[in-house]
Amino acid sequence: MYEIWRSRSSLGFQRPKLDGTQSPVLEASTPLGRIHSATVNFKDISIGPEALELADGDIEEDDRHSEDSTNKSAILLKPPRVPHRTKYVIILVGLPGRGKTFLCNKIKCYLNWLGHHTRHFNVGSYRRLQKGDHEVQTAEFFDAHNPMGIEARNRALYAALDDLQSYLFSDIGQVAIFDATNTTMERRRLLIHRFHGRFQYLFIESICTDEKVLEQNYRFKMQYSPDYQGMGMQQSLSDFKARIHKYEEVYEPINDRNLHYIKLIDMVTGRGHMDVNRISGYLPGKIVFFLMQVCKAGMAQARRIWLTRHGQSEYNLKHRIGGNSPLAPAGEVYARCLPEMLIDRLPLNEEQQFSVPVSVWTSTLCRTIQTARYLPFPKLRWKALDEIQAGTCDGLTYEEIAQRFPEEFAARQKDKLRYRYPAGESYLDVIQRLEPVIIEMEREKECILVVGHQAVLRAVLGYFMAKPLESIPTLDVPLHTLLELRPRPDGTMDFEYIDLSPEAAAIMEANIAAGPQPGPFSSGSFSSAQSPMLLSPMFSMGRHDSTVMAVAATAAMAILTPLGGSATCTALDAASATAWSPSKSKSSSLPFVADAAVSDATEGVTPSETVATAVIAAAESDKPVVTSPTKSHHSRAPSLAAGMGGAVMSATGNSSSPSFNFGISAPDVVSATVVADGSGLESPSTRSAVLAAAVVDSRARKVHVPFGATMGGGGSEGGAPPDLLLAGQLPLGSGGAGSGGPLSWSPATGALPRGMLGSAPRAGSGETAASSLFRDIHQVRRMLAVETDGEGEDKETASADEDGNEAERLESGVEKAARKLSSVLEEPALSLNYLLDKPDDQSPSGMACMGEGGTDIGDDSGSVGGEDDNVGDGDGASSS
Ligand SMILES: Nc1ncnc2c1ncn2[C@@H]1O[C@H](COP(=O)(O)OP(=O)(O)O)[C@@H](O)[C@H]1O
Ligand SMILES: O=P(O)(O)OC[C@H]1O[C@@](CO)(OP(=O)(O)O)[C@@H](O)[C@@H]1O
Repeated sequence: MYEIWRSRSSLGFQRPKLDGTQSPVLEASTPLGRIHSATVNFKDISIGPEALELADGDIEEDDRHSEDSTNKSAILLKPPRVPHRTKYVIILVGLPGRGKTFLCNKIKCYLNWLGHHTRHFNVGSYRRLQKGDHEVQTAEFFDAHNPMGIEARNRALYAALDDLQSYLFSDIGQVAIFDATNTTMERRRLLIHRFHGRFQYLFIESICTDEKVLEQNYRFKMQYSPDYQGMGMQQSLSDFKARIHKYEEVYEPINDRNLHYIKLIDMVTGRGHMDVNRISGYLPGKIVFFLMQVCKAGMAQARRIWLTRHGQSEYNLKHRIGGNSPLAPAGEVYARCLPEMLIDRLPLNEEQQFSVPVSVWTSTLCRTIQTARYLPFPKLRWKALDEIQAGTCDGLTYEEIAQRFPEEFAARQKDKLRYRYPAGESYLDVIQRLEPVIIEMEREKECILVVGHQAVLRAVLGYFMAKPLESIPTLDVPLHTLLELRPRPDGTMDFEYIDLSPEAAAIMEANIAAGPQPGPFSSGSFSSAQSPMLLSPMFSMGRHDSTVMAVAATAAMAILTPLGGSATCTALDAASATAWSPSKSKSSSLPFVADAAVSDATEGVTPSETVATAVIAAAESDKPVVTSPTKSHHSRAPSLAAGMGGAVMSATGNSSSPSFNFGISAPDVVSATVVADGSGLESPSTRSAVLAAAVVDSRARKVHVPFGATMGGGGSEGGAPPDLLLAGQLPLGSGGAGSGGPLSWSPATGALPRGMLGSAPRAGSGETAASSLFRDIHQVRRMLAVETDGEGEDKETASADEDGNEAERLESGVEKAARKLSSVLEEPALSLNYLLDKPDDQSPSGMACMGEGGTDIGDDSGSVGGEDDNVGDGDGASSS
C-alpha cells in the first residue's frame, strides 16, 4: 500500500533544481494569466531559528540527499528563486471539526475560478486508504502515544506531501492546499522544512471556542465523514469527541510571529476576528479578503442558492443573441410559475423553526426583471449579472455571425473561454466582473435566487461546482429550469436541475388564455357564508412581511370561521406561517396564533396544517387575537397586517367577531396604527394596506383592493405589473354588484388610475409620503362617492338618513384616525381637513409644511437595519 502512495515520487519524477537556475516550467496559457500575472512574493521569506531546527528523523531520506535542507545557512544563503509564477502551499492548522476542509474547498473553488490552478490535499483521505473496508480508526488510533497510529499517520502524511510536491512541480500546479490538523510545532517545522525555498507557504489556523457551533459542526461532520459511515450518531459523536481530546492533549496553536499566517478566531460566529501575520502579496491578500467573507457563511448550511435563466425572451425565440428584449409568451408562463416552483422548495432553518429568507437577484436587463416580477421576495439588481456582451455581434443569430464574421466565429469555436467578442466580452471577462457577486453570495446566509443569463450563470455555476475553467462556457444551463445548489458541510455543493413541470406550464398557459389573473396564487381563498369574501393572495412579501402575513391570514380566518365560513390556505400562507421564529414573536409580542404556528411546525406538521391549527386555535379562543405590530422589525409588515385586519373586519361587518386588535381595535383607526408605526409610506404594501382599510371603511359595496398596484417604483419594465403585494377583491354588503363597478386592477394592465392608489409623492411638490397617501385616500373616497352617486338605482336600499348616519360615522372614524396620526407624528400641522374633504385645488404642495422639518416617514421606511440595506424593498426598484 505504501508503495502505491509513493508511486509518483518513485516513478522517476524529476524535481527541478532549486537553485534558482531552473524554475518549474509554467503553464503559458494559464487562464487569466494575463490579468493576474504579477509575481507574488512574500517580502521576507526568512523564518525564525526555532522553526529551522528540525529534528533528525523528521526529514525524508530523499529530501536529505537531494538538497542539504537541514543546513540552516544553506537555506538562508540560497539565492532567491524567481519563478515565473509563484507556487503556493496553504497549510491548514486546527483541531478536528474546525472547518478546515470547508475552508479548503472554498479556497479551491475561488482560486481555480480566478484562474489559479489549485488542488486540495486532504491527509485524512490518505489515512483512510490504509484501513480495510470495515475497519474503524477509532480515537485510540489518534493517540499521540500509539506507535502504530503514529506510523500509519506519518505514512499518510508523507504520501500526501509527495503528491503535493509533484503537483506543484508540474506545469499546471500553482496552489496546493495542505489539509491536516498540523497541530504541533514539530509537524509544522517538518512542513516548513519541506516547503522552504521551494514554494511560498502560509498557514491558516482555524480556532473555534463556541460550544454551540462546535456541537453543530460535529453533528454535521458525522453525517458526511467517511470515518463514521454506518455508525450511529451517538456512537460516532462520542468517538469523534474522544479523538478531538487526543489532539487537544498535544495541540500548540501558532504563536510564532515569524511565520506567515492567518488565524481565524471564532470567525464563523460573526463575532470573531482574524489575526493576519506577515502576509503580503496579491494572492495571499485575496485569500485574506475571501476568508473574511466566506467564514461567515460557514454555518449557513440550511440556505439554498437557486439559479435560473430568465424566461424565454423575444430574442431567444428568434435565436438572436444579446439585446434587451422582453419575455416571449412562454417566458411569461415561466415567470408566473417560478414563485410556486420556489416556494415549494423554501428550506427551514437549522432548528426547523422558520423558513430561511430569500432574496432575488436579477441583472439590469428587461428579461430577468420581468421573470422575477412575480416573486414574493426582496429584489436586487446587479449590473454585473448582465449577459456577456456580444459587442458587434449583439442582436445577430449564430448563423449570421458565421456568415458575416467567419473568422470571429471560428475563433470562438476554438477557444470559447478566452474569445472576446469585438467590442464585447469573453467568458473570462465575465468571470472577472462576477467576482463581487460571488463574494456577496458567499457572505450571505440567506437563500438567493439569481435570475440571470446563460453565460453569466455558467460562470456562477462553475464557481460553486468547482468546474474546470475550460468547461465553464459549455455548462448546461437550459431555459425554464431551476438549478438548485445545496451547501454541504464540507464547503462543496449538491446540485440539482428542477424542470418546470409540464402540468404547471399547461395550467399557467390556460390561465393566461382565460384572461387576467391576480397571480399564480389564485388558489388561496377565505370565504364566509354570511359575508362572501374572496381574497386572492398574491403576496410579494419580503422576509419580514411574510411573517406578518401569517398573522393576517390566520386572523382573517379566525374572524371568518365563527361566521360559518370556511378557510383554506395556500402553500404560500403556509410558507408565511412557518416563517415565524420564537425570537421574533418575543420581540414583537406576537399573539398565540403565531406561537401555535411555530410549535406545530416544529413537530413536523405540514405548513398548511400549521396554519389551519393556528386559525382554529384563534377562532375557538375567547381571547382577542392581539398583536403589536408597532414593535415589529419591519416597517412594512404591520401595515400589511393592519390593512388586512381592517379590510377583513369591514368586509365581514361583524363587530362581534373575535376582536382583531392591531394596537387599536376599531377598523377605522387602522391607518392610524400603521402610520404611528412609522412605516414606510412609500412602500407598496404600506400604502396599499392603509388604502385598503380606508377604502373598505368607506362602505364601498364592491372594491377590488389592489395592494401595491401602482407602486412598482420603476421596477417593472415593459408595462409589467409591479411587484405587488396582494390582490384582493372584497365584495361588500348585499348590493355589491353593479355599484358602479369596482376600482379594478388587473395584472394584465397593471394600471390603476394614476394618483389613485399608491401613487408616489409628487416630485418637487414638497409632498411627503404621508401627505401623498392622504391625497390618495381622499381621492379614492371621492371617487367612490362619485361613482356611488351616479348609481342611483343601486343605492336604493340605503335611505338618505342612513347615508347621513353613515357619513357621520365614517367621518368620526377617519377623524379619530387622523387625530391619532397627528399626535403620533407630533405634527399638529397635519390637516384633518385634508384627509376628510380638502378640495382638490388645495394642491399637495400645501402639505409641504409636513415635510419641512417634520418627519418624512417615507424616508425612513427603506432602512430596515444593517443587513437589509443592500437589498431591495420588495418593489423591485432598488438596484445595486
Ligand atoms: N471558520 C470556521 N470555524 C468553525 N467551523 C467552521 C468554519 N467554517 C466552516 N465551519 C463548519 O465546520 C464544520 C466542520 O467542518 P470541516 O471542514 O469538516 O472541519 P475539519 O476539516 O476542521 O475537521 C462544517 O459544518 C463547517 O460548516
Ligand atoms: O456563450 P454562448 O453559448 O453563446 O451563450 C451566451 C448567449 O446566451 C444567450 C442566448 O443565446 O443568453 P440569453 O439567454 O441571456 O439571451 C445570448 O444572449 C448570449 O450571447
